[in-house]
Amino acid sequence: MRTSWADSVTNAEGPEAAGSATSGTTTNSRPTRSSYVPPHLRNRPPSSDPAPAPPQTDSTRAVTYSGPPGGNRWGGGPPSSTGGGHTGFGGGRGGGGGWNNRTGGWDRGRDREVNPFANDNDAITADPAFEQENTGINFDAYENIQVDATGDNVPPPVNSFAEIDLGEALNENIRRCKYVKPTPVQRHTIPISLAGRDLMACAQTGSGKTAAFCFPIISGIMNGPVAQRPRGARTVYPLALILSPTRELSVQIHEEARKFAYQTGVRVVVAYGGAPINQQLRELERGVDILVATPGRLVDLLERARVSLQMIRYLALDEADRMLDMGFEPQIRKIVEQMDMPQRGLRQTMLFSATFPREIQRLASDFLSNYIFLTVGRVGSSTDLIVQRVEFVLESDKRSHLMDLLHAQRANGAHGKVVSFFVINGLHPLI
Ligand SMILES: Nc1ncnc2c1ncn2[C@@H]1O[C@H](COP(=O)(O)OP(=O)(O)OP(=O)(O)O)[C@@H](O)[C@H]1O
Repeated sequence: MRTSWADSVTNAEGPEAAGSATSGTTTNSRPTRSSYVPPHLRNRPPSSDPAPAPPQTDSTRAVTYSGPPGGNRWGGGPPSSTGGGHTGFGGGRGGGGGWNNRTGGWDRGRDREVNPFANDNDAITADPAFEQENTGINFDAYENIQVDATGDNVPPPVNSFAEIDLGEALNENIRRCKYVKPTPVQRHTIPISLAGRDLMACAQTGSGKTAAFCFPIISGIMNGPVAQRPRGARTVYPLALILSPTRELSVQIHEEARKFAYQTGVRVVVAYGGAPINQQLRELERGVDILVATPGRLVDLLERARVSLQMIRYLALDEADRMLDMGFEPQIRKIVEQMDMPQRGLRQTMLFSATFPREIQRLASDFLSNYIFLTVGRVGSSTDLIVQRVEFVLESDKRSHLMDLLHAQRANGAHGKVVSFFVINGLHPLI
């Protein structure tokens, strides 16, 4: 069983917008259509909703790609903390997959964003174990973890979220998530990604990878150029793709990413196999900026021409070694190399894996361009913060045994989130 403990950090140092970590060269160019609604104006509560087609001002200017070096390759510098200078994607105004149109995006009149933090608040008040702050990460133990970064011109790590200006909306969501300081993988990954660099990162599960790749993606989408998405019947054109091996992990990433993207106007959609496709198609038709997907289901969507990858700017592969173990290499190669995704170098790619066997090394050299190699902790190990124990119990005793373990843990003073996977005679998970 894997367990982890709530983080013990208590001194909140509220993250605030401060100095910029990137300095992308930007060129102003105004979007040509008046229906564009910048991400920071989408999704406002009804009382403060502006007119659907705000006039273009300098604060809603588009930023065109000027390429690395010197910041994110999509050219967007970080937004100012006041919200001024926000740019964003209003793409898809004609075809599916965009905002503010009949089939795609959030029609701000009828489709308001559900607050992804609503249940968190219930959980916090209902369960004293969650009173401290998020999360399953024990920062004290993480403080001294060895991190190595190799490659050309590696951007220096940051020690706090305040050192990176991710923009007011994202900072607010970091506060809502109760993240006080970045984990080691976040400290290194976020500046590397904001600088527009490709990344191969070896980091264990539970190290905070999700935020590490989501923050730069969301920030990049908010600050990058306006996406001129093609008009296409029912095809949607996401700007970022996050591939993950399983339905469970995809759902988990989607839930986290929705929190990080809350009220930024960046829309996150998930698609995974083993579930009916129709609901997922409907979600896609309402607009998608970031698509979280399992490889098999994504190939299906691509073959049906319901998703096009031609506008992809960010590609993240999470738990790449596990995807290969599960036999997904052909699908992954098809998605990345044989469909319409921009070539490496024209997109930004982040590859995460707990281990670094030869197959992953091959993927890295095929998918990444002039990348930075990051190792967090001992490659291939599980994190020292996770206790692994195998217990053999009778099928009929599963539930009571689990309850005993949980009570014993609580009696020992260990409060925190516990995820238990019970598997007996095949796949019969209890939780
Ligand atoms: N900086 C942070 N401060 C506090 N909590 C954090 C921070 N970053 C992540 N967390 C929390 O730590 C937990 C583990 O993070 P996360 O799921 O991102 O790890 P992961 O490495 O992606 O794991 P997995 O491989 O299972 O996806 C989550 O509950 C997440 O909300």
